[in-house]
Amino acid sequence: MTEVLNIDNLSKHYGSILAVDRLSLQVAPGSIYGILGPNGSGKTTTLGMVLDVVRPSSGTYTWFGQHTGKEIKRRIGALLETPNFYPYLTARKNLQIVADIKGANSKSILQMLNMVGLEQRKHTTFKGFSLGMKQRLAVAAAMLNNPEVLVLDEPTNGLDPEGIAEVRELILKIAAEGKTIILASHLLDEVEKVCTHVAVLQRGQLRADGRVDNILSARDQFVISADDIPGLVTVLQAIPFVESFQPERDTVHVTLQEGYDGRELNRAMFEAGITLSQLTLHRKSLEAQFLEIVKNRTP
Ligand SMILES: Nc1ncnc2c1ncn2[C@@H]1O[C@H](COP(=O)(O)OP(=O)(O)OP(=O)(O)O)[C@@H](O)[C@H]1O
Repeated sequence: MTEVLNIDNLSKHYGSILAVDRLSLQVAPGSIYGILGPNGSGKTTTLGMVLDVVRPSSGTYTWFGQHTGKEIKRRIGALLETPNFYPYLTARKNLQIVADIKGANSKSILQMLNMVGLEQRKHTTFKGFSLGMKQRLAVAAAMLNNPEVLVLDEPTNGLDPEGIAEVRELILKIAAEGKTIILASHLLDEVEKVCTHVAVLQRGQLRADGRVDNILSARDQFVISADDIPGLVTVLQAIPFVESFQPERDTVHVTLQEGYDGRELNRAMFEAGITLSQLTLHRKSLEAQFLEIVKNRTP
């Protein structure tokens, strides 16, 4: 299956600043791919390069297995910044102008207004819209050509909680129609709620990538305890699927390798002659896991 986007060793220097550093990643069709990183980590620059508005210093990328060209661009809808619509024109008229520029079919205007939930507000002027509605109109504009992939940069920035929820719902709805979505975000929570896949960027470098559930949620900690803590620690050192552990006062925090769970830990302890007096699953906050990814891979 051809990837929607394949980025190969892409770098961008702005003078002495290395904004993106040998980035490689692949976006599979139908995924909602989050590019997650703190401010300044190179997300916007990466999107700018693959959308052909920022020139890469080195490296390459392909869309649908091909180098970019007019035909390829038609298959991509993008929203890099809040677009400027005409404040005194209605939603419908604003979309008509975009459709004319893009050469999109006028019929798709009403379809897109419907998709973003603004069909009842098509005669409202843009200035009368809430920020969330403005953002949804922008998504409608990006989708006018019925692209196969939609690229969004921080799509919920500046929105109130209701607007955030509406835009996230809209992203899921568009993905459910079979579109691929690529979105940059500095919000861990957003990526976890919306995305199927994630690439974590820090200072322009890829720190981790893969399915969101593998990258952000799999590494839970177990808190265990027994009467004989030194004995417990000795056994932990010998269990091959224990990735790491941290003795606290009366407990030990244990991280297991992927694919292992508490039952296996309990069984291994029992077989080694240790009876656990406590075994609890301690779900790490996503934030803690994100910080760990970023911390552990810092050169
Ligand atoms: N046009 C530019 N000229 C010089 N430096 C730039 C330019 N654009 C970005 N940078 C620098 O490149 C680095 C990456 O910026 P970029 O905007 O890509 O990151 P980001 O992750 O999208 O952050 P943010 O969410 O704050 O936009 C930063 O150090 C930034 O200051």
